[in-house]
Amino acid sequence: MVGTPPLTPRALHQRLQSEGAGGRFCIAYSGGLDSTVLLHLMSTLAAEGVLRLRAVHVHHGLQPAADDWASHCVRVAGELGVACQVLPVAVERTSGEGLEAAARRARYAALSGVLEAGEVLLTAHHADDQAETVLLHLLRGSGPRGLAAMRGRRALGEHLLLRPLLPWGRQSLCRYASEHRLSWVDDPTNEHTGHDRNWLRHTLWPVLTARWPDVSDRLARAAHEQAEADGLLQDLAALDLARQPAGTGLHVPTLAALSGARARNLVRHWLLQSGVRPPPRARLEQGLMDLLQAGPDRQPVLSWPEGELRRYRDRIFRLPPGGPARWPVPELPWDLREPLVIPGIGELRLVPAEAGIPASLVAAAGLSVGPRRPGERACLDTSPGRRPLSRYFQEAGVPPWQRDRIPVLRQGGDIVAVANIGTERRYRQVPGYRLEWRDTGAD
Ligand SMILES: Nc1ncnc2c1ncn2[C@@H]1O[C@H](COP(=O)(O)OP(=O)(O)OP(=O)(O)O)[C@@H](O)[C@H]1O
Repeated sequence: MVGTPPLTPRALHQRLQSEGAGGRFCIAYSGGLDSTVLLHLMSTLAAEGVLRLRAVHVHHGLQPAADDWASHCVRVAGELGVACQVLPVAVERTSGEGLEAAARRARYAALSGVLEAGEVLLTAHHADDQAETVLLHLLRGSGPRGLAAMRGRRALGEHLLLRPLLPWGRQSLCRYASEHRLSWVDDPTNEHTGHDRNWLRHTLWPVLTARWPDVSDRLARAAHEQAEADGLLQDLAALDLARQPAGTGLHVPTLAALSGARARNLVRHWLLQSGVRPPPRARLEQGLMDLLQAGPDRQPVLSWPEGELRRYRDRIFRLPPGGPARWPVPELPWDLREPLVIPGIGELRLVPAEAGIPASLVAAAGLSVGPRRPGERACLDTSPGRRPLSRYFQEAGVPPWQRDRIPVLRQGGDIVAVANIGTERRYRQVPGYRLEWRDTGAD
């Protein structure tokens, strides 16, 4: 790129320092040219004592040569004085997302799983990878977030991922590799022009560079502009989110008062915040309109492979794909002494209340929690008779999909209390305790 210094260990070190990275790094080392160059540069810095370094090679087991690549990586890293861990992963071939995407997902999950606290992961993406990504996203019809392409830094779970070679192009890396007589492995699938990225690299790229030799720079500038625009859109979404009235989910009237584009921007931001990839544009446009315009008697759902949005009354909730998980077993023993965590469902604890469960029940025998049972009735408020639990849920505004998840406390089969709703009259005492329930399957 214009103004980029020659590729040297010093220039790389400056770049890492400008990112504020600490002194411990782990290289995602495929054995290909790009990560071999990165490994060599970094090993020079490690040998000078400037930083600490190790490498990890992910063994996808997808190609006949995979074992040889792993041995090659361990040997080359060892010659450079760097320990290299080989991580075997099982790639899900039937996930429907395509083999390449499944391999990538497995790779990043494995890499983030082995990082130690404070260690920064480095990948060897460079300026030409970036330019290809911009073009691929453009041809996919992406908006500013996609066209911003790869960021120099991003979060990887609890850790940090840096791409320190982004300012340098493929030519610089090739020059470095030949000057230092590096050896690397070539993945034969990189030649398959059936893959969009390879077709772009081998067929379109020579045509583009013949006409515009600085095409990588131009596309990097475009990506930078898009990243800035995307940042502004996120600022706007954060402002709109802060204006939402308190409560779970999104408040429909406040959302509906925004323009369509601004409401979609807010929903996208809200989903990304919880790590969910938003639906494709057309799906979101139509689906959000349905959610906002539904009559009070309807409960529309917008579903896509990564999640679901459901409306109930004046709120929109986000749920995992296929809806929330079901209770793991019909009843769980619980003696009330410690908070109870039910994985994928929620967390239950006992908190002091004006009136409620008597202290004498804490640690009593025969207590258990489970979901409601068909036709169950109880007296959970001041009204005289026993009423169906569904009536209490309706009155409390509990969305239908949460009703089979709210824990019911029983002793020997009799209802003692229903979390977040109330305590059965026969058990109620002043003062007492109530059951506080936080559903972790939707918000
Ligand atoms: N098998 C592997 N083991 C460790 N690191 C790898 C492996 N494959 C790729 N990487 C890392 O990921 C970088 C990008 O590799 P590549 O371009 O093949 O992946 P991609 O899937 O196109 O990119 P991305 O992973 O960002 O989506 C490499 O430079 C290397 O740092």
